[in-house]
Amino acid sequence: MNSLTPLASQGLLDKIKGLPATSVLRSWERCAANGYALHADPNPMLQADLQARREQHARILQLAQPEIETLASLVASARSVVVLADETGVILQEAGCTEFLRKAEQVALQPGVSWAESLRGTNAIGTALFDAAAVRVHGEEHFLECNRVLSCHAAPIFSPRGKVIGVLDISSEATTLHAYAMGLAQICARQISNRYLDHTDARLHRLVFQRQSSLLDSVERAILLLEEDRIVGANEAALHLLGGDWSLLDAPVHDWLDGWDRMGDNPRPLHTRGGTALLGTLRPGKGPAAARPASLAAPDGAATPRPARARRLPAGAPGLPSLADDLQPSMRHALSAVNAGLAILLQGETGAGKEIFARHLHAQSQWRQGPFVAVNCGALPESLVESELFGYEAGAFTGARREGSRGRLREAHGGVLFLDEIGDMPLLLQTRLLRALQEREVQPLGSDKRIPVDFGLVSATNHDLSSMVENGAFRADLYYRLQDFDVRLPPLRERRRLREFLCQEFKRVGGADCSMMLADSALEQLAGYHWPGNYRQLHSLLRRLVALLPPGSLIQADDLPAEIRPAGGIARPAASTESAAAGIVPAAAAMPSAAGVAPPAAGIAAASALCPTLRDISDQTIERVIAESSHNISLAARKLGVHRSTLYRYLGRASARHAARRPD
Ligand SMILES: Nc1ncnc2c1ncn2[C@@H]1O[C@H](COP(=O)(O)OP(=O)(O)OP(=O)(O)O)[C@@H](O)[C@H]1O
Repeated sequence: MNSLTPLASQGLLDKIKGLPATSVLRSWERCAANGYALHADPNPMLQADLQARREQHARILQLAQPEIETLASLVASARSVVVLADETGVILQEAGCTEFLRKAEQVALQPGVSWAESLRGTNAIGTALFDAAAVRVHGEEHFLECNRVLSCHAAPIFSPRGKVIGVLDISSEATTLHAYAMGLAQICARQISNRYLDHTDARLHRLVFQRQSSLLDSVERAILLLEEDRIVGANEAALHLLGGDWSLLDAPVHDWLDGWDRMGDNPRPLHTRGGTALLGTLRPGKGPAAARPASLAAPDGAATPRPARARRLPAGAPGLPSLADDLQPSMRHALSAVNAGLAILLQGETGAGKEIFARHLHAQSQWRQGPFVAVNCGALPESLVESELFGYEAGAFTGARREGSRGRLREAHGGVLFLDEIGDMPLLLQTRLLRALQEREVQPLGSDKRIPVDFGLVSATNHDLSSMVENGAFRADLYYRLQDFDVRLPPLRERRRLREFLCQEFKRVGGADCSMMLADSALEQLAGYHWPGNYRQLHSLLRRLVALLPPGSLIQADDLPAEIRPAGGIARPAASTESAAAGIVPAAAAMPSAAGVAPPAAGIAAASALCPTLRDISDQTIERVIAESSHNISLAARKLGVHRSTLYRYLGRASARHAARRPD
């Protein structure tokens, strides 16, 4: 161990003292005042110890992987490296320019070495950890002389409760100052912190807000995690916009924001207590959120939770996809109708969201405390429809359950009965159903008792019931009984702001988790397709894309299945304003949005110029892993975390692309 006294750098301290107070200056003063025993030449920890440490920090390593991989390729060409350190300053991972990695080792900038300020003096990793803030430490600003060959830019990564859980750093030689590096490190650290929030307990509600709607999808989006109406997690952007600090955790959200309880899936206005106008969305948590979720039970040993308050989330149906804005007026009218005892008939193509609409209706209606009982009238064998709907007495027929059955109409008592595919109900049964609905009584099979029932009635069909009535395939009296109030669910292709919705759904089904994006060309095709299977077909396709393409892909039109693409190739349009607003970027700008961050002006432009497409990065990563696996495809697929057949398919497509690019 080589210990240096701070006095060795007294001259520089004097020089720096003339400058305005900065985190570097304050760090120098700490180094001078505290008599740290500094290590100029520390030994890295043993491989086994480093491995154990990496295992302990598996979470942050996993959260940071997309950024480390993207940055490694990006900064390598600028002879730089990207470094991930844990909350104590120990370097867990380093990647980038191979030549500079070797040089960095000479000053112990390598995995298994701690760069805590108390061990290595003023340096970007240690000082960012100390201040919990981003910092650049360039050349001579390093306290230890040996480290002055470095130019380092570090930004802290936060847990949802404000604890610094690590640092992301971009380092290079001090002979060049990379103006873009500070902004890039900050953006990526924020992206990782946001990913931590996104992956925290799905039962919590997520309130996302910003000054403009175009920023709601950007890395600068402010996020609050809510348990009931209490703030249990946040990011730095939220603290900044609210003008608060981490002490806002565990406070009721209405102490900070007005109008938060009117939020839904589409951006709506809200205000800070200081009157700043914002736009926000609210994604309700999935499942019961009454109990404080274990994952946020003061994980950092932070504040003791206060008991949950009685105020509940705004009306809606947590866990259900939200309805298009255009459907809100129909929903309001249907609600009044069902609450007034009228029967609702939903008509629309298959997969257009009739059941989802019915569930929303139930969740907001006067019947919401009761059950939602769905009966698929088309799927029941004719011989069973009657017993299924009306129930039966014990021993009513051979094969009947000994204890009898209440039947679906009685089960729906106090709630909503949803008769799906009503157009497929056999004619004979239509008569019995009509009687039960008119009299609001059911008579179970084998019984002479009539039992009163009361429920909200919603039916759905993708047939044209009125022409069925004309053809005699559906009883006119039942038709009029079912359609006191008629709602037509428009097909997906008619949805307004379809491109924006497609991006949002792609993220929701897993695209965001895998850092995948839809390129403008793909979006163009998806928005122009006629979607006969509507939402159901869309989700199946989006899930397939996420499952089959490698993480990090920028999905192009030619990645889409043949049925989506028109014959004769694709014209590739320029990025439109709408797609930009929806978070879609053309390949050349496939880096996180820099909006709102304050890196040096040249930073992002420089980053974009250096930035390869995500597809190039995927190709390079896959090729590297295959080479490292000695061309054993099964092994490479295991390392990449995809199925072997996926990798073969990917290789097939990649070689077709290469062949197409090759000049004749
Ligand atoms: N507004 C929406 N946003 C996102 N997803 C939706 C929306 N509406 C429906 N979906 C999804 O589409 C799928 C089909 O929806 P749903 O079952 O409500 O359609 P349907 O019209 O009842 O279909 P069918 O007539 O075939 O029974 C479901 O997986 C549902 O989650």
